[in-house]
Amino acid sequence: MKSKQELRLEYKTKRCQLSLEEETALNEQLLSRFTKLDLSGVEFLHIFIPIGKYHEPNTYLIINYVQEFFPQIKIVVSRSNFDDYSMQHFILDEHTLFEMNSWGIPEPISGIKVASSVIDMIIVPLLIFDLFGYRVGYGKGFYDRFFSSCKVGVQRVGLSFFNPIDVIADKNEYDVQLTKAITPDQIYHFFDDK
Ligand SMILES: Nc1nc2c(c(=O)[nH]1)N(C=O)[C@@H](CNc1ccc(C(=O)N[C@@H](CCC(=O)O)C(=O)O)cc1)CN2
Ligand SMILES: Nc1ncnc2c1ncn2[C@@H]1O[C@H](COP(=O)(O)OP(=O)(O)OP(=O)(O)O)[C@@H](O)[C@H]1O
Repeated sequence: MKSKQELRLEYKTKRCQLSLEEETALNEQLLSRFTKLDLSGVEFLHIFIPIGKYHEPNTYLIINYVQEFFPQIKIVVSRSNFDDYSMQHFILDEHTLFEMNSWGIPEPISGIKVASSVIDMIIVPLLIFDLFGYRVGYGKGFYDRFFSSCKVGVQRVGLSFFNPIDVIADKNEYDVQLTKAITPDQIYHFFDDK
């Protein structure tokens, strides 16, 4: 069993080793899997803007798809506060302006704020996840804090280029399981998934 620390290093490296062709193909497969999700009942969809230098999944493909085929869904993006590891949420629309923060994350700098309690589905960044739906992120706990402020039943959908490992060795009391995870090969459904 590997620790979060070991897995972070391993999967950061694996992502950086993908060729451009491999990454492009994996991103297209992720989009194709995403289109199989049931989005009925989703009014507010939270999504992350990819950090280019870390080769995160290209969520712009998903954003474009949702904007085209589900124009009624409001897409929500966040600013991160690295002082208290909280996030502030904004509706993404044609007026949203982005600015690169000092961590290389493009973030909205203005717009309509929304409370985390209205969000129905969250597309979750991760480095790797396990067969129980636990995830390893960059290790600041942003998403675990965010999840704990959301409504019960919020869908937490991980996006991963890689298949899950069996089990993450060191979980903590704050870790919140994903309800689903999308990989290029399949969609995983976890414990409380409907
Ligand atoms: N696209 C995206 N946005 C996101 C996240 C994410 O994983 N992906 N986050 C998910 O939580 C939060 C930001 N979390 C982050 C945490 C640490 C670092 C970072 O650069 N950490 C290292 C340096 C990089 C390295 O380890 O090589 C550091 O602490 O120095 C960046 C983002 C909120 N927004
Ligand atoms: N709701 C919370 N309240 C207080 N501390 C928290 C909360 N959630 C997580 N933490 C703390 O944040 C730290 C990072 O957590 P963890 O290692 O699970 O990060 P991660 O899930 O890999 O990262 P991220 O969520 O940023 O992608 C841990 O020390 C954890 O105790």
